[in-house]
Amino acid sequence: MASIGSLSFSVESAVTAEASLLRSKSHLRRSRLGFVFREGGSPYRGVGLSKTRFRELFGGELLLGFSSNGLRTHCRCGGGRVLGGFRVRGVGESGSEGGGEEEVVEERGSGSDAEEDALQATIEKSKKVLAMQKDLLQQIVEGRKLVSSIKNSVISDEQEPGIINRSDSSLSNLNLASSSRVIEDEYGSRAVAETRSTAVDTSETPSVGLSSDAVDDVNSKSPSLGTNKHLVVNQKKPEGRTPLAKVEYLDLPRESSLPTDQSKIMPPFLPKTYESSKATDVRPGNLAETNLEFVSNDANMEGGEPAVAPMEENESPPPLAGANVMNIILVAMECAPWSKTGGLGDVAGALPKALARRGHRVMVVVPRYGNYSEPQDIGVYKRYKVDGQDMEVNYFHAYIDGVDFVFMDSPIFRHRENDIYGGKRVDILKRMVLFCKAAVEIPWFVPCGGVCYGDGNLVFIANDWHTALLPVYLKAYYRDNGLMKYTRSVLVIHNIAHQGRGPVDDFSVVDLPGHYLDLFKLYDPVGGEHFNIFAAGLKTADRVVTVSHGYSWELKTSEGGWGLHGIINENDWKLQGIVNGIDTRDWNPEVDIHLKSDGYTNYSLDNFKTKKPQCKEALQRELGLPVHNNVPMIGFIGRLDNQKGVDLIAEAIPWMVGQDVQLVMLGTGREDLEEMLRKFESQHNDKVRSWVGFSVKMAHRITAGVDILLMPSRFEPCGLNQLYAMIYGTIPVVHAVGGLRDTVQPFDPYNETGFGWTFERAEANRLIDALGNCLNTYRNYRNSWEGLQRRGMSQDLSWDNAAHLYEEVLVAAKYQW
Ligand SMILES: Nc1ncnc2c1ncn2[C@@H]1O[C@H](COP(=O)(O)OP(=O)(O)O[C@H]2O[C@H](CO)[C@@H](O)[C@H](O)[C@H]2O)[C@@H](O)[C@H]1O
Repeated sequence: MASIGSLSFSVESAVTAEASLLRSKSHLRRSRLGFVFREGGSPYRGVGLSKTRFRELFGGELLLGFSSNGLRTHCRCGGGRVLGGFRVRGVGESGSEGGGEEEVVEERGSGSDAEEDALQATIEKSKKVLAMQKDLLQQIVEGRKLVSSIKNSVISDEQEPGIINRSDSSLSNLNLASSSRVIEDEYGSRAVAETRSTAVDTSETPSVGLSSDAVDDVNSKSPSLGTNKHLVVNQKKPEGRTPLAKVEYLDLPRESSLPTDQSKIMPPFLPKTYESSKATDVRPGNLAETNLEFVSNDANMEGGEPAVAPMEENESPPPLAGANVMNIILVAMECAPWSKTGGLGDVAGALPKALARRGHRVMVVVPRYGNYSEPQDIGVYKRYKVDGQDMEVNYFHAYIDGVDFVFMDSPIFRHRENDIYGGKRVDILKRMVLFCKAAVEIPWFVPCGGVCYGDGNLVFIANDWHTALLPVYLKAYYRDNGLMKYTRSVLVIHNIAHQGRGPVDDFSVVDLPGHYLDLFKLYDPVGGEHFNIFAAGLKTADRVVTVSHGYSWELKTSEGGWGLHGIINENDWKLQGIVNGIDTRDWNPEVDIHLKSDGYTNYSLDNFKTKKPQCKEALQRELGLPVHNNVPMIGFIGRLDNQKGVDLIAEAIPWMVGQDVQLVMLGTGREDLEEMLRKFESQHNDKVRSWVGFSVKMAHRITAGVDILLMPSRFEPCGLNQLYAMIYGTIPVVHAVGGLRDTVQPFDPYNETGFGWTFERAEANRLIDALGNCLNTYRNYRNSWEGLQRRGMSQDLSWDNAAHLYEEVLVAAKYQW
């Protein structure tokens, strides 16, 4: 059973009723709702009720109404599913609740007398509470009538407008206050922005949520294995912030109850359930499964309707994801704008936002390499053993654009922002082990907006070999032990060339039961028998995505699979290619912040003919190149390694410098290639500029300023720079491989279609041919050139399409057994 959300609300000052929405895990076969009530701090745990039972107990419509002094707090299940002034989406669809109508769906320890008593007591108390609510509702309705009659009489007296104000202030017993008062306290401006008004009697502020003892300044330390005592994580009070939720983990299993070989590797806790006594996160898309959301009650207030009246008319449209809303945790070793070495950082920064826009509750977990300004310490501390060494992590959180960004802090991550994947092999491995071990537990330990994600309806998205251990840990530590049975993992391949290879002895570092070794062992002619983390992740993940269709095909070939093609072919059924999108706020010439100074300018489809040349001029000036608008400017941006085909550019340079062109290259990576770039600049100083280093600003400016972008990659899983180029009216010339083939449709001069030039083989003369044709069009066919630009700029390359496709994969994983 998973508690997938909870909501605390006050009925009157003495009684706190907490309704926790529980849902059967058997989503496919049945889906029912249950409630847990808590009074005065003694919870009646785990009572699950079917619709029928609910109806019997609470009235015909499964209507559970609470109201105190005008605070609209009521539950209604089925149909519109309104819960306590919150709308509940995606739960208890009348269709999905079908199946049998057993009275008790899931009841922890069901059948015991004590629990039966507790159930009865709960029911009795609930009835009392309901009666009180009814009374209060009646009072409110009468109060409203009185108020509106006063108001009417005042408004009719137009000579005394001031009375209207007096009359308004006379509403003090029923005035408008924020139904998210508590949230406002906890989240400051963020929550205030999301607050909507509802009728609350401010003379008696409801006591919602945590008591102050929940903010004890106590570090949450890992309970030792074997305890079955309650673990209470009282979060450290972060400075200057109102503390977040108190989270309880109940009934930890004893070590001895686990299979011997697995108990050794069990994580330091195994939560059976959790409660958050302050379920106050009301952000849209939050709590994917319960999806609680504040609803404006104004209309009902004005209309003098009873507080428990249905609120359908006020509901905002359902999430794009519809009934598929999920809790999603994306884990990656880099995430723009905080950390980025390449395209993975861009994806981790943008895909989650697109998923959140579809209504999912989305978290990104990434190491905290530096002292970032937005994320706040949430005071959760945990310890993990990595290769026999105790390592502590704690978490920072920022809620941005609908996404919970969670930063894992630990000494081994600190100050690595310029060397994320650097260091000795075993040290790198330890970082990945710590990150994945801790990340898989985050849904239990890290409350975002006061509520942990839990394991209900949860899917992890791991990225590349660095996080490929996460699906393995999820299986070994949890699913093999009957825990997190319904949590799924999807592994995304951004680049198969990096696999986390090492000697078989490395297995001892990853802390898994012996029989897991086979998952990691791989033999290939290059590495011989070795330890391969990507291999284990690919086998273990429920689904595998790669970042283009072309690459998903290439991965299955011996040339493209880099030794993993066998495993990929075996797991073909779970592999899907989804072309990356781009962050259209970050990469958009209309608003690009890097084009706002130094002579650069923003531009759009409407004015690019005059404004883009202005960017070109600014770039030429900034780089100290001769300012000639008619000289075609060619750019290259990328990691300097074998993948990106820099050597092909090197071979083509003698031809290029014989043309009337300018070439600017931005990159960092292999030292020999960096040196080569420097050499080109010094040899052809009037035509070539080499910017060796990592500069996001220059990447944007080059993309806007140049006419042509070269991408001669030997392989390219997706490639983002060609997408950015097209949106900036810059024409790509690319090797037709992987995602480049998928995204750059070759120019057809007869039909005036296509976006750029492609060449079929990674050879310098092919590159020269394609570039020659491109330059010819630039010089002699200006209308065709403009058409290419317009078509490129007009594309919808946003993440929204890709997010939709990811969602299909996540749903497929969810329903996979
Ligand atoms: N020196 C520099 N200064 C500033 N910015 C620089 C830079 N060098 C590169 N960048 C930026 O890093 C990103 C590179 O993205 P890519 O998709 O081209 O390549 P990468 O190979 O890293 O990603 C892998 O993952 C991505 C995401 O899935 C796939 O698209 C890709 O094919 C795969 O190889 C772009 O945003 C680019 O502007």
